[in-house]
Amino acid sequence: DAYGSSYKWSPRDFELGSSLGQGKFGHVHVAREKKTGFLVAIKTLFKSQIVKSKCERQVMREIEIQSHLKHSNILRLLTWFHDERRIYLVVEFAAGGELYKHLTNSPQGRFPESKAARYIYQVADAVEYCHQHHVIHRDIKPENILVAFSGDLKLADFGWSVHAPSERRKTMCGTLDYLPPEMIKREVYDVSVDHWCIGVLLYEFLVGKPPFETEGEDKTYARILSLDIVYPSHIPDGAKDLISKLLRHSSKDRLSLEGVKKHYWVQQFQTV
Ligand SMILES: Nc1ncnc(NCCc2cnc(NC(=O)Nc3cccc(C(F)(F)F)c3)s2)c1Br
Repeated sequence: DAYGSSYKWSPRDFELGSSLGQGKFGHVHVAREKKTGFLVAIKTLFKSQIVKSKCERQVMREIEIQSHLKHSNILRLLTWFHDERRIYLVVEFAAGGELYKHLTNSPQGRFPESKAARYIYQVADAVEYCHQHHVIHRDIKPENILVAFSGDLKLADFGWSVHAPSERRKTMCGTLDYLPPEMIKREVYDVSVDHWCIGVLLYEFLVGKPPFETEGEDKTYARILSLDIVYPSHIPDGAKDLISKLLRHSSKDRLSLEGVKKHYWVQQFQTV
């Protein structure tokens, strides 16, 4: 059929809609595929910007990685194409937008237990799937998670993912709050960096801010390296137990993703 893998997609196949966000490397628009009316999101990356930041290999790795990941909680890369100045990533449109906006707009700026438990189950399931495909996401945080029309989460932005194990240097752009100790100390690391991030993410879901947040980079580093966590009194014991099993210095002591999904605090909120 016309949409077989040999079809050459181009910007002319799409009607561009409103902007969904602005990034350092380009912007994202919702777009409608002309023949089917299908809504997608198109991330435009400027080649000049990519080349300047020496990220060409990263883009190619993202396309290679994300085009093979097929999971209901991972934002699908549907196709990609380029012209002389830009690379276009065509991804599924997540009509609920960015998860961190849902978090900041929630009453008290945090999710109720039931929502946090359902969300962390979906993130653990998506990340377990990545690990089974030897992919470390490395950048799990609310900013990189989208919400589908259905309310299900979609893990996105594999711009920083790598094949496991790896010690590729990661420029410290963006928040440090999610960095695990082994990445701060620039040691070789493995898939369990994602386990750490899931612990930070669950804390942020329930508290409204990440556990080690402080002004100043080195203070944040110090709190991460000393595992200086304060649990507000409203955090349920089950959630504290789960977070404490993920935020472990030694990566081999962190709870498995299977263990996260089966944890009693998570299980009690899983509806059918
Ligand atoms: N409602 C929505 N529905 C669907 N999508 C939305 N936003 C796009 C989410 C993304 C999916 N994939 C992405 N990938 C990259 O950004 N890659 C990226 C970025 C910088 C540098 C690099 C690299 F050059 F370093 F590789 C690679 S962003 C929204 Br809002």
